[in-house]
Amino acid sequence: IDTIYSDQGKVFPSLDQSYTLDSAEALRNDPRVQEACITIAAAAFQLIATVRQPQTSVFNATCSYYLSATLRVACETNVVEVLRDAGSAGMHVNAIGQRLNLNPPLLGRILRYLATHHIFREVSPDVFANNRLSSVIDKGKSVDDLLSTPLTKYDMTNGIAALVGHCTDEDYKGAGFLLEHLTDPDSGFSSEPSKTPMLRAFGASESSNVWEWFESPGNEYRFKRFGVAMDGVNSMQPTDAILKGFGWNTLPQDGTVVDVGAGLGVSSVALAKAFPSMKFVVQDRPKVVEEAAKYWEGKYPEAVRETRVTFASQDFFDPQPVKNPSAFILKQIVHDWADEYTERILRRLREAVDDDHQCTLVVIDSLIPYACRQEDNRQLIPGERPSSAPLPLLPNFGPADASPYFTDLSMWVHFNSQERTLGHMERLLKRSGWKLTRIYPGERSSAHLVQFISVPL
Ligand SMILES: C[S@@+](CC[C@H](N)C(=O)[O-])C[C@H]1O[C@@H](n2cnc3c(N)ncnc32)[C@H](O)[C@@H]1O
Repeated sequence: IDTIYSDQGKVFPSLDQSYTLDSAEALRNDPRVQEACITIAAAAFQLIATVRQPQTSVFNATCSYYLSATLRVACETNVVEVLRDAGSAGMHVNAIGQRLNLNPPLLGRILRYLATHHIFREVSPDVFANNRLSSVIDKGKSVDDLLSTPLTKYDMTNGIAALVGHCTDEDYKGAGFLLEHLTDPDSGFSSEPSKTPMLRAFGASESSNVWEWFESPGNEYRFKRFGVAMDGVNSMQPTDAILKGFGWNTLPQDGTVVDVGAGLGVSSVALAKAFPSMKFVVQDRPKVVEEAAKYWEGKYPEAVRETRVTFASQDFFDPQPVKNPSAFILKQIVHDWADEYTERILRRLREAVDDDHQCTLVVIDSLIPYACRQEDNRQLIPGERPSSAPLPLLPNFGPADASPYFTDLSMWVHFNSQERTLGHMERLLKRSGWKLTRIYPGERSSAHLVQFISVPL
């Protein structure tokens, strides 16, 4: 890392300074720097687990809920933005409390706990400043704006703070009910999206799924925040990530691609621009499709005018009306559904393809690696990358690379669904009439979204 940084005349960003997207930060995306950083972090985690008294490690893990709880306070009360105005000298907790109308001794304990975990800095006794980690949840608005519009404070923000707000609230509370969910035979063996730890936590057993609960009266603030948080998640992936993997140029250039459960159809916009003769069908629920049409009107009006893109309200559990397209895209859909439901979605697509027609199914989702090494003589799926973590590290880099596992548990908490291992995905596709032919693992920086390519069995 030092060599790469000094070759470019840059200094690696300091933990004490606020996060800024400058050229030193951008250099962290160099694959060599990324690989070194993740290896160092994995080694540090493994060393801690090795050298620390086991009781201490387990008790630290046990109490890690206090990190979520204190981060929630810091994010929701706008402490980060008050400290942004204070600069690197920081601010006494009495002054922070006065600005936010909060009890200073209580707030001080929260900030000290976070500073002990390298989120904020205690500059001198009871004086706190932002650092590289805390500044990531800066909403980018003035404190006056945030205090005067509490219900819409996340609107027009980059989504990271909204994501922290959502995860440390709905997701966190749902996570507290994993055991009850698992050991209750009514939910522990169920595939139903109505039986989720989160709905249990909020006493919302009458809701048929989490979406319905979000839209119910009283949840307006959470619903809005969730929308911004999802934008934040999407913005972590480059919009043209879809182009980096499957060879779309191998499809007939005048063929049709159906984006199933497309949302706004962000991936299809990138494809439509790159392949100007292909046609696209954007399918989703009625209200979403209306939004998608407006989105395309802004992003790529020519495609709408030339009817290269059409919008269809289509339930993916119903028979698929577009027969024999060149490709189907299912991006971040199957992780929302338990196996039984996912099979139904996949079968509907298979039923729309004749046996002798060449159609490619591109499923895009996270991939769950095992936490152990697998046999070296195993037949790999083409494109599958064996772990690059050097021994004696865990092959999946342990907590240094845990985001697929967070998403997996979060899918359980929200939807009673999951992210999947490669073998699981392959079996699921096979049971639904598809053969997994290869995968394209995402780059580390694209939060591990993987393209799973299949053809009719
Ligand atoms: C996580 S989003 C993914 C959106 C898009 N594929 C993307 O990656 O940006 C899941 C999408 O599934 C849609 N959806 C949920 N249930 C559906 C159903 N029964 N039929 C069609 N779409 C559905 C939602 O409206 C939402 O747009």
